[in-house]
Amino acid sequence: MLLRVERLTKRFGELTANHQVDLSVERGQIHAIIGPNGAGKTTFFNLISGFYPPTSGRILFKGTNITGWPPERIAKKGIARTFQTTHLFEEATVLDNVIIGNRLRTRSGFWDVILRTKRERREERESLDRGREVLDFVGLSHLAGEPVSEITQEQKKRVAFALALATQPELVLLDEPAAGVNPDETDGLAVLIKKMADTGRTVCLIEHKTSMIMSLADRITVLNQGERIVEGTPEEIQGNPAVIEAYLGGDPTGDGRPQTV
Ligand SMILES: Nc1ncnc2c1ncn2[C@@H]1O[C@H](COP(=O)(O)OP(=O)(O)OP(=O)(O)O)[C@@H](O)[C@H]1O
Repeated sequence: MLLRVERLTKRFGELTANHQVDLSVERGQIHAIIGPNGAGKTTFFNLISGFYPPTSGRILFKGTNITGWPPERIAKKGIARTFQTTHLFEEATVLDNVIIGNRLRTRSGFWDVILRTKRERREERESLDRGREVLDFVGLSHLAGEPVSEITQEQKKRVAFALALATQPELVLLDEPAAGVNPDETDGLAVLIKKMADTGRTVCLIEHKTSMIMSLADRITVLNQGERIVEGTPEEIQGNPAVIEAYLGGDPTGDGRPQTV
């Protein structure tokens, strides 16, 4: 088992965002986390990637207890996460985003990056090759020199993937990779996610686009109000009464969230 999460709990004051959540992700699989708005999905990713310390519970990665480790140590151990495309530097080129963004997330030396010390310049040269490699992987080599402000939302999503892949992770956490893109672009991103898994990465993703999840995921975990309510294959999840109840009991206004599961 690549990732094993045991009874993970996160409280923000009175609010319990995650309550005793268990999850196991097998190497090479695509594991989706779904659930209504506010179910605790993003919090769960923030705990695994070290952005928040859990209130209780354990996170084991490759058999090592990484609970409470800081984000850059977890990144070095082999877990990467994508950020919202709003975290990209709009005026910088696609390639510079991959290089600089990667360094900001894997090192604590913010000022090294900003002041471009000698050591930083040497390491930046080393990461240039890797940046080019991951841009090729996500299909953006032809846009390497383009400012991010000039590319489409779908291409920005690919830059976010490239950023995560640049740290050479074994496990990639994707938070709503297909939010805000059209159906054709969603299909293209699904192909890319499949390619990540086929080339040896393990993928854990949060996504509201149900049809994408059903065709892509090997396993699905459903969270509701901070708790894991069901886990299984897409076939097992589809039509599960507890899952339907969770969605119907949530936001009934239909804001693009799944209507059928
Ligand atoms: N830093 C924080 N401080 C206080 N409360 C928080 C914090 N982060 C999340 N929460 C709360 O925890 C709960 C779970 O939020 P979270 O963002 O994890 O849900 P989600 O399933 O990702 O929702 P969505 O699908 O809407 O993105 C919410 O009630 C949210 O307001």
